[in-house]
Amino acid sequence: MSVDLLSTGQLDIPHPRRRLPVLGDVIGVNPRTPVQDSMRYAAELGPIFERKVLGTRFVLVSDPDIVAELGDETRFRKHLAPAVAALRGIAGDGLFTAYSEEPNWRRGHELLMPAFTKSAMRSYHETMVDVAGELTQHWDRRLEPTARVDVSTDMTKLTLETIGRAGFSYSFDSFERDRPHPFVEAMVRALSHAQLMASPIGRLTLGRRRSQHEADVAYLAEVVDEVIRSRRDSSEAPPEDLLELMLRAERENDPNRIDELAIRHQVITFLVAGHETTSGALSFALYYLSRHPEVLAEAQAEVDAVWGTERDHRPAYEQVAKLRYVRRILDESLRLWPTAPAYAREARRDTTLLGRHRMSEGDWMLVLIPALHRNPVWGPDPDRFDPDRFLPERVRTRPAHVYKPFGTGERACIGRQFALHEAVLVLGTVLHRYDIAGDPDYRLRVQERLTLMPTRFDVTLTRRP
Ligand code: HEM
Repeated sequence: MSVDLLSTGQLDIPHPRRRLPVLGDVIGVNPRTPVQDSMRYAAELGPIFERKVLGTRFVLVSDPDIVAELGDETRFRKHLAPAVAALRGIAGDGLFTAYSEEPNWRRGHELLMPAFTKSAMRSYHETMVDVAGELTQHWDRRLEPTARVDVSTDMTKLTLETIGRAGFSYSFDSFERDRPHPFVEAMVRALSHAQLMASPIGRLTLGRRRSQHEADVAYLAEVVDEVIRSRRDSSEAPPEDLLELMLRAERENDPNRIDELAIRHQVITFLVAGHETTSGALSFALYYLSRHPEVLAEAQAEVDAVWGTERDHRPAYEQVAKLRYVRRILDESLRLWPTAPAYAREARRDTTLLGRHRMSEGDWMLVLIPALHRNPVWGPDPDRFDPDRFLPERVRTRPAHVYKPFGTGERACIGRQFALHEAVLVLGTVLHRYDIAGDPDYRLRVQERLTLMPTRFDVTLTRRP
């Protein structure tokens, strides 16, 4: 059901000034940058506004009080925004794209949740260190004595390799390839396709890309089937990973077992959700580090203090969470560019928002996370990069629900601890080993493909003594 608050007069929501009859709010917007267009609207129109294109209506919110209410699980639940619903052709009722009432959501959640507790991260640590080591070997081979590297491409190699191995004991041989694995290319096209499908104007631009999309969907399924097949064919004792949790439940007739197709949907969900957003988060963090030498120096001093100055040091599990400043850099990067930039919430039944505005059952809104993260509650200069915003004493003074990079409630990100451990470990590894410098002329360009990613962003690396 679409949001109909405006037509019922329940909520007086501003909309862009230059609205055209029939077409709606199409002037000055681009179906390839819906988030950045919406961020501009939020700055102009305030913390709740409406966008309408060819009769399709979106309500976008970034007001902390509204976001807090939408987080009330008794009254609201996850809504599949059009761009997420468009991914159902790839990920079906996998965790990310399932409707909350679908039985496979609860089963998948119960089955896989134990693999994502904070303490479960210990079991992924060695794999994460191995893959970070492959990244540094890949970079070291290119030093003469400096090397210029394409950050997003290499971060994507790293995160795909990590989730492939940690989750499914499967290697994409990411660092042995000159080009990204075709899985990544097909996935990026499929995500961009879903984003265009969500926009009535975007749909008009799809044209011949539809057949490419069908080929991409088939290819992604093929890769996943190969991951599952290689496990089933293996004569070795199965490793304890996400795939084994699902296959064992099937073998042992566990009440939460899911069938073959649902396993495929979960594998593809984790391969995609488990690397694309973390790669973006790492890339934005490295962008800000390359722009802020004082932050870089402080972070390097922290890593040296915790890990020592032996540059080949292999960090222990406990030495990752001790990088408190590095973690603040990551938190602040995810504040400015939350790489999964929106989530949608719908009313479970008729309700009243902020005690004033009636919403009918099924009415939904999009939380525009980058705008929430720039709300005045963050201070007078919310665009400024300042990791110390995340000092514990400053976090305590802010209201709850102003920081939501991992979504909300029971449908919040299951991989949060995984992403945080991996990202802090990788940033620590990079900062420990290299000095990094960005091109001073580079202007941040953010590519939107459902997720956010800096593009054409290189850094120059030099080995630290
Ligand atoms: C910095 C990295 C990450 C960010 C910013 C992020 C963000 C998010 C957000 C905002 C949601 C909620 C979406 C919604 O409500 O519609 C979500 C859900 C999800 N994320 Fe993440 N994520 C990250 C990393 C990961 C990783 C590493 C994994 C897996 C290893 C993962 C797996 C998932 C899954 C499966 C869901 C759906 C959960 C459910 O509905 O039950 N994410 N993520």
